[in-house]
Amino acid sequence: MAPPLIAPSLLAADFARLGEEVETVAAAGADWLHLDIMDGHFVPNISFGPVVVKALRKRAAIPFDVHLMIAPADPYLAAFAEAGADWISLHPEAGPHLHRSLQTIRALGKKAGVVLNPATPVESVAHVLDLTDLILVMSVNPGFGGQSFLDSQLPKIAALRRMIDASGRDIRLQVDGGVTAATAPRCIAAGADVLVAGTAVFGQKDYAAAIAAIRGAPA
Ligand SMILES: O=C(CO)[C@H](O)[C@H](O)COP(=O)(O)O
Ligand SMILES: [Fe+2]
Repeated sequence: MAPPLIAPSLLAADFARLGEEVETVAAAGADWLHLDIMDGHFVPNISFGPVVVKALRKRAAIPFDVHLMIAPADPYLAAFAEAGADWISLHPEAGPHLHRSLQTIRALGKKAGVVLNPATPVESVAHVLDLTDLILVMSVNPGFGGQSFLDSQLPKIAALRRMIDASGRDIRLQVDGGVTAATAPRCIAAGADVLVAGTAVFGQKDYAAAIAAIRGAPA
């Protein structure tokens, strides 16, 4: 089995030095950069918007993985695409027409993702797999970094792995929240192939060693 891709979450970076942080984590071996967009409405926290994504886009060549925690999301999809997002993921609860939102992301030429909150069932994505490039399982309640991994989400990851494999489609299975070198092996065993980690990368001194530890490879 190929090692998982690691997508460090910028939420845990030093916001006073964001450009430098992006360059450093890309050079340290990050496969993707995860960018958490929070509106203080869909989740009880505010982060940053497309202007910041666009400014950071120049600082690294790795794919930008934008996790939208905003509602409504539809009016902002084009802005994030234009800002340089490669992957755009949204929650089914962020709008009335998930199918249409995914169509919009694909029409913008971007990869489309569906994010499942801890209480959101796998059935929410079952009928839009043809428009889905990535399924993200939240292993914490969205809104904040540094929370503890919810083991209750492991059976969901395994169920989605079975669903994806049965579909025969090329869909990434990502996990976000409380992922560390200790919890990553359980995510990988359940079938995840992209791991988001904020605190476990940006909270460490040596980003390369932290990424390698989560990936399961020696630094
Ligand atoms: O979507 C998120 C929170 O809503 C973040 O991506 C997530 O919390 C990453 O932080 P950590 O690895 O520290 O848990
Ligand atoms: Fe996230």
